[in-house]
Amino acid sequence: MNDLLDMIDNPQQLKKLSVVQLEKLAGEIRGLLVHTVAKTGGHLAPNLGVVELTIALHRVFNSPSDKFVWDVGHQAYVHKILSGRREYFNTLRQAGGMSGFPKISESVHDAFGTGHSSTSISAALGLALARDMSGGRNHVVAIIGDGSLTGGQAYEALNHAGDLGANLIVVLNDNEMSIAKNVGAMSDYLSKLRTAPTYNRVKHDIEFLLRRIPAIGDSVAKTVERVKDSLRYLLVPGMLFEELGFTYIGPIDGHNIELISHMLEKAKTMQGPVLIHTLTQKGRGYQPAECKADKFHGVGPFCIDSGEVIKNGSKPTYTAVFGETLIDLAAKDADIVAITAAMPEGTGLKNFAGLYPERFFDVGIAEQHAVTVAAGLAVAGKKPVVAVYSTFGQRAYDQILHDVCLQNLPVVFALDRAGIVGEDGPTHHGVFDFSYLRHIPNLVLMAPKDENELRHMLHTALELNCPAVIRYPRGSGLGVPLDEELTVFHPGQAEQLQHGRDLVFLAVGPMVEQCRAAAGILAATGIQAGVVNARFIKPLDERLFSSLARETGVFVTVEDNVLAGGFGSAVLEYLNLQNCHWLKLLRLGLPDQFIEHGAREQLLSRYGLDGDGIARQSLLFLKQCGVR
Ligand SMILES: Cc1ncc(C[n+]2csc(CCOP(=O)(O)OP(=O)(O)O)c2C)c(N)n1
Ligand SMILES: CC(=O)[C@@H](O)[C@H](O)COP(=O)(O)O
Ligand SMILES: [Mg+2]
Repeated sequence: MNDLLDMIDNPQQLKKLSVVQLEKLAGEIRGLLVHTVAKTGGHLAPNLGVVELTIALHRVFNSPSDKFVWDVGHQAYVHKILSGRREYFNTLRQAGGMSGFPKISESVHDAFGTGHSSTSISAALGLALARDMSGGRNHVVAIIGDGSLTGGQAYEALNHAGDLGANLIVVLNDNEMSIAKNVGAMSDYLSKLRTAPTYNRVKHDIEFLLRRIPAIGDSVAKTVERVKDSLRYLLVPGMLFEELGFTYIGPIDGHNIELISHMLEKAKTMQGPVLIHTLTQKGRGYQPAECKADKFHGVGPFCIDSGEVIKNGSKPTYTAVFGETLIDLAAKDADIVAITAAMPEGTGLKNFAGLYPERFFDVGIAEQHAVTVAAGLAVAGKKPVVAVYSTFGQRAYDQILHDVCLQNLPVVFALDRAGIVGEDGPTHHGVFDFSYLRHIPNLVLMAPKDENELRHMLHTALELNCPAVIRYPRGSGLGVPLDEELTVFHPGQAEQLQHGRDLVFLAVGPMVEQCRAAAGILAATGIQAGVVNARFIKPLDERLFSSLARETGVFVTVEDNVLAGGFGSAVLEYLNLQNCHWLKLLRLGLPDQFIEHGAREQLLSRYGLDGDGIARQSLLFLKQCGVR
């Protein structure tokens, strides 16, 4: 029974509650979070950690006129629950239901859409500048985690905001965790602040004492000034932020509603940018998530009593096969090094990191830096493998082009979570990678049809001595044997899996299996469809495609990428160059729109990219062409 929570239909109602009631409310919210995410899956630990912080924010500020910008946005469930969406919370991340991230189109209380990290301070600054230009008086608050503070854009924003002196509040939610343990020198700095004397009162006491040190002569005075500065850095918490132009408040207990409220009230009255450093515990209040905050960062459906994730199937994931293959290859080649941008577990590099700590680099949430570091390593003779999610690779487009490909450096990119990822939705689908990579000179671009082919492709990529990308989907492979000896594929060489008189499917990655299913369905109607596993998106198997074009005259390209600039476009461009005007070509893939969230199979079916959909559209095409 959620006595208090059931009464909160908008944030105003929360303001009537006493602190004791708000603490009870926090417990009720935690119950709702655990019971809902146990069914839907989602970002449990980050949200359990910000319950009190979110309550305090809604208590002190007036959303939607005051604006909250949640960095990444994976921790915005409590905000959603408190801002009129409690009743839909059970639809979290389901097709047609509530998004797992803030979305302007979902609620007026979502001031800015997020999903990718380290954007909140920039967006909040934009909102604050617009407010000032139009004479508004509302408050703007960015809420950013310590992990997200490892991303370069956050510093660009601090730099700009501090310089402008804009009225802006940044709440730093420091739980000492990114998805895994947070890394980097900034993380060390925050640790020092954690143990430093608290509050501004101490800061002011120290400043007062320093001012009383007398100045004696010019050079002595300079020395004294330097000593004062060193002392200040040593003793005053948050000096780095202060030097950037922010007033630093903290560190404070991020689970003490009264204290946070007090500090937020204080920040409201201050001029210029303010940073409030709160200390929170990721996963707080649900013991399995407190113990394994990384596992419960983003979790599938689980059993509440045991904390065990409900498994579906025992086939190995692409991620796991990638990680194991890299370990095997690294055992034979000491030049292989691996780089992750804060996702050692998600990209399958955790075991590699354990075995080869000196050959493993977690750069923090810094994809651009990851790529250029890899370029540097490659120039010096190492064989770097950069493992990132396809969607986060978008961040590093220029580094891939300018730092790696322009210099034709042998950097391997393992792009995980390519294609439709499912419940994370439009911010996370990896459906643009063919399009953002295919046009870059020197780059070889591959997609495996199954997890075994991923092994061969990783081996191939490391042998090619040029920039190479392998992109593969989220989740389980097909369960094929993995004991084949590794071979090096000839760049561009496709695999003809099945001959067909009436049409040929040219498919990439996981679409190969769907095309096989489609060919089976078509066979039942008397249509013979060939299936080609393209393997390479760049270069293409021009010889094979030319000869098949002459043989059958009908191609259907199938990809889990947007059609614009994708694999089908590459085939079309090639056929156009060859002047194959007689050829009938149907391109299947994702439309020119952002794909919503929902289960992967559901979305593939909705966009006609499962066996049934491919067969149906191919049949229609044959009819339209007058072939059937
Ligand atoms: C550009 C980008 N890279 C990687 C990610 C994946 N990611 C999501 S949350 C997260 C960790 C964020 O840590 P923090 O900001 O401290 O939030 P916490 O989960 O600890 O509350 C990462 C790496 C992302 N969303 N965006
Ligand atoms: C918020 C975020 O960007 C990550 O937590 C992401 O949701 C992880 O996705 P996977 O579950 O596919 O690893
Ligand atoms: Mg954190």
